[in-house]
Formats: sequence, C-alpha cells, structure tokens
Amino acid sequence: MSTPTYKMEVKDLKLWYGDFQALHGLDLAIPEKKITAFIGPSGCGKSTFIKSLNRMNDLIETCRIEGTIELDGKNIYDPKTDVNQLRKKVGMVFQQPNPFPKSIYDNIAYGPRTHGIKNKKELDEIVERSLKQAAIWDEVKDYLDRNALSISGGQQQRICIARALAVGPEVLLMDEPTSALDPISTAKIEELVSDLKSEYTIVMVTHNMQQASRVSDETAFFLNGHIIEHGDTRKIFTNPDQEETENYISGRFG
Ligand SMILES: Nc1ncnc2c1ncn2[C@@H]1O[C@H](COP(=O)(O)OP(=O)(O)OP(=O)(O)O)[C@@H](O)[C@H]1O
Repeated sequence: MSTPTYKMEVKDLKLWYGDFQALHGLDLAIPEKKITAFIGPSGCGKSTFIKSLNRMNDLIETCRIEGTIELDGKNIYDPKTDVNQLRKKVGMVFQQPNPFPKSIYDNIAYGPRTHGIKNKKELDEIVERSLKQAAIWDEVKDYLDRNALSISGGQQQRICIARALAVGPEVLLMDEPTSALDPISTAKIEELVSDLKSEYTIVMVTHNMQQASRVSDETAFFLNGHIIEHGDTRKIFTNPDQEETENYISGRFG
C-alpha cells in the first residue's frame, strides 16, 4: 500500500476558552482527498477542533491555543499567516444553512468578488461550475436571481457548499452539515460529499454514526477534549481498540 499524503497535521494542540481547557494536546494527521469524520458526545470539543483548522476561533476573544496545525507543511498559526488566504484554502460549511439574503448568483459570486474577480463572464463561469459541483445547478439554473433564502433547507445547504467551493478551496470543513436537514436532503449531501473527495480534502463533524460509517475513510473519536482513537473508519466501527470507543459506537453513552 502507498504511504498516505497528509494535507493537514495537528501537533499537540491545546486550546483554552479563558481558564477552561477545551482541547488537551491533540495530534491528528488528515489525509489528502479523503473524508475524515469527527464523532463523539456533545461538548467533547469536535466543533472547537474543526474551527481551529481554519482559525475560526480567532474570532473568540477568550480563546488561546498552543501547538501547531500545518497545512501543506506550514504552520497556519504562524504570525505571518494571511488568515484570508488560509480561509480561501480551507473553506467551511456550517450546521444551519446560512446563505446571505441575496440572490443565488450573488451568494456564489460573493467570495470570488471579494478576492478581486470582477469580470462578468468569469464570474458566470465560476457560479455555474460551483453550482454544478454542489449538485444543484439543474435545480436552480433558471432562478439564479431568486433570493437564496426562498429555497428549501437542503437546497440552501448545497448553495452554501457551492459558495464555499467558489473560491477554490483545497480543504472543506463541514460542521454537522446535515443535522438540520430531512433524510432525502441528507442523502443528497452525503452523495455530494463522497463525489467531492476526488478533488478536496474533507473534514466532517457528525452526530450521526451511520453517516460517519457510510461516507468517511477515517474517523476520530473525541471525548472530553481528547482524541481517544483515530483510524480507518471500518476498523473504528467494527473493531475499535479502546473500550470508550466501543461503548460510544454501540450507543452505551452519548
Ligand atoms: N466560546 C466558548 N466559550 C467558552 N466555552 C466554550 C465556547 N465554545 C465552546 N465551549 C466549551 O468547549 C467545550 C467543547 O465545545 P464544542 O462546541 O467544541 O463541543 P462539540 O463536541 O462540538 O459539542 P456539540 O456536539 O454539542 O456541538 C464545551 O465544554 C463547551 O461548553
């Protein structure tokens, strides 16, 4: 078997909110063009950890971190890092679909415009390509002027994925992307996520264990701000090394 290539490497990451330590020295290598799922009970630090991968926690005043997170071998917490460029490379999709109260077209064109693209033809191409990649082009191509808030929640979430893809990211972070959606929309997003991994490195927090086992290649199990176990998804779900993992995946707690 060939050695996996790691897109991101987290080394001894500790994170505090004020006096409260939420992450306790985490190490994790995230393989390129694969799907890594984070599972674990509520409050164990999954969202905190995924947000630290594109420095969304910088927005929280009380938050302090130690350790390093490398993207392609460079520490993203280096003071010289351009955070806007980092977030262009490492995009994020949230739990609640959160399109801007603008047209579908403007939602997708927003990021490229802020990065200086003004040419209409170029923007049209980006909008079409991103909506196609997010498997929603056919549903909205005749309504690009429609307010993005007027479509269904599942469609809104695919618009948010298209918006994240429009700036050309390399990594896509998804924090419980289907938890607000119905089963049909959930299935569509899962299929989409599986298709996207040929081009993107994907990290996904999910409460849904079936979802983690269906779509991810690797799984990390979090508990109380620690990664208890990480590895091949099939192994984690069929033959975990740690008793805590076994208890969690078999529904004994959480
Ligand atoms: N802004 C904040 N200020 C202080 N404490 C916080 C903040 N955000 C999260 N926490 C705390 O950090 C811990 C980890 O929270 P986090 O949201 O990362 O967990 P989670 O595993 O994502 O939970 P859930 O599955 O419920 O979303 C919790 O104890 C939480 O209360």
